[in-house]
Amino acid sequence: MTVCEFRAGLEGVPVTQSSISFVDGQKGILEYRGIPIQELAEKSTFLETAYLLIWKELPTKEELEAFKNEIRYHRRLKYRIRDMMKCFPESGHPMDALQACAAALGLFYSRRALDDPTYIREAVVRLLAKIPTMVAAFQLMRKGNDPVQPRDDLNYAANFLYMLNEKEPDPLAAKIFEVCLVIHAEHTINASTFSAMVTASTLTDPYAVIASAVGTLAGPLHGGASEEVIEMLEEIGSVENVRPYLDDRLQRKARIMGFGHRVYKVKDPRAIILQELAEQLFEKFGHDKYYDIATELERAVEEKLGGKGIYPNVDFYSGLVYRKLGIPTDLFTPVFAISRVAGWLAHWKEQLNENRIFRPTQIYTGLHSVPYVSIDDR
Ligand SMILES: CC(=O)SCCNC(=O)CCNC(=O)[C@H](O)C(C)(C)COP(=O)(O)OP(=O)(O)OC[C@H]1O[C@@H](n2cnc3c(N)ncnc32)[C@H](O)[C@@H]1OP(=O)(O)O
Ligand SMILES: O=C([O-])CC(=O)C(=O)O
Repeated sequence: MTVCEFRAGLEGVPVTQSSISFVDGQKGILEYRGIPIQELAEKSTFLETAYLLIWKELPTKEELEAFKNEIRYHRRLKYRIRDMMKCFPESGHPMDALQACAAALGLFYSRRALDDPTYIREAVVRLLAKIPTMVAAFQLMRKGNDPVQPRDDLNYAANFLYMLNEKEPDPLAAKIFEVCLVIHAEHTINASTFSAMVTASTLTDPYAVIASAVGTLAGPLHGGASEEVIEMLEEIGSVENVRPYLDDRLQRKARIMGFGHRVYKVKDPRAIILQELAEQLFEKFGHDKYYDIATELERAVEEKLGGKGIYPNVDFYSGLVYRKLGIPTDLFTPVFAISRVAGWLAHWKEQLNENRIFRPTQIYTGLHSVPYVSIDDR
């Protein structure tokens, strides 16, 4: 066995072979199953993209219809899950609520029949169908309202906005949200996907796999950055304050949220799409002054850090889009999770095909043969 050098954060270390997605971080290319992200953003829908990621090929009309029907049928939550959510503190973060609810699904459906394609399909359908309902239900319940039941006549994206905002969304808003779901669905071996794969490799149930990935996505260095970006733009407050703010942060060696990426050394192709979506929304629903702060910040960061390959990542413009869609700041990461479930499930399924438990090694830096000192002598 070859002994490899230690690489902090596993930078550049391949941990699997995968055909799900591809990123070229120098050229700013992202493909799902070989299809460029721009093409999927323009032509596909979230459920079609999820099908592509999980079952390797674009579905036929009949396959897509059957898949959509199954999802529609499973959107409702069990009343016991709703009752459990009622006990959550309203001040708790919705990602924690989502993680708990995703794990709780395992109480109802766990059989671990991982070699049974029917079990796999049912788990995929349940998770894709129920996670948006959980996010919307928690949002309404923490406001003291009853959750809104899903509507069968609305598609996946429109139905989520309807359940969240308690009114049918404008068609442009629904279309833009659909594109957001498509472009957030998958991104090679990011931290939450790796977490899903490690959990999957123990052959536990898919609800534990997704719960583990949700917990990982929540962190501010990963999906949680989108929430911090909006807080940062609010803190900056004006275009004039962008450069003094940036200089101060850089002097303190603090991170600029929504910038930088382990793989991309150019602007993230999804940030380019999200910026266009934000502009479309502003044209129809009115401008957001924080967008001007964001574009000025992008210019200033590029001047100071572009040479190090630090550009906007996917989390930089997403919050500005979500705000216009009526999504509160602390739901940005749960909304990311709604979409990323597709990628996590694709990796779960791929992992099961050639499974070997993840069990890396370490370089021990501690002591040896240390005598035990009794408590009275310490
Ligand atoms: C969906 C997603 O997960 S997208 C990423 C969302 N996360 C964020 O936006 C948080 C801000 N960004 C970051 O913290 C990082 O860029 C990460 C976590 C995304 C990637 O981290 P890594 O690949 O480990 O990069 P690393 O931390 O080694 O940084 C490399 C260099 O770039 C600098 N750098 C990286 N990101 C930033 C940033 N956002 N602001 C300022 N400097 C940065 C580092 O200080 C470091 O500089 P140095 O070499 O002079 O010490
Ligand atoms: O790939 C990464 O490390 C983070 C990211 O952009 C994503 O998960 O979408």
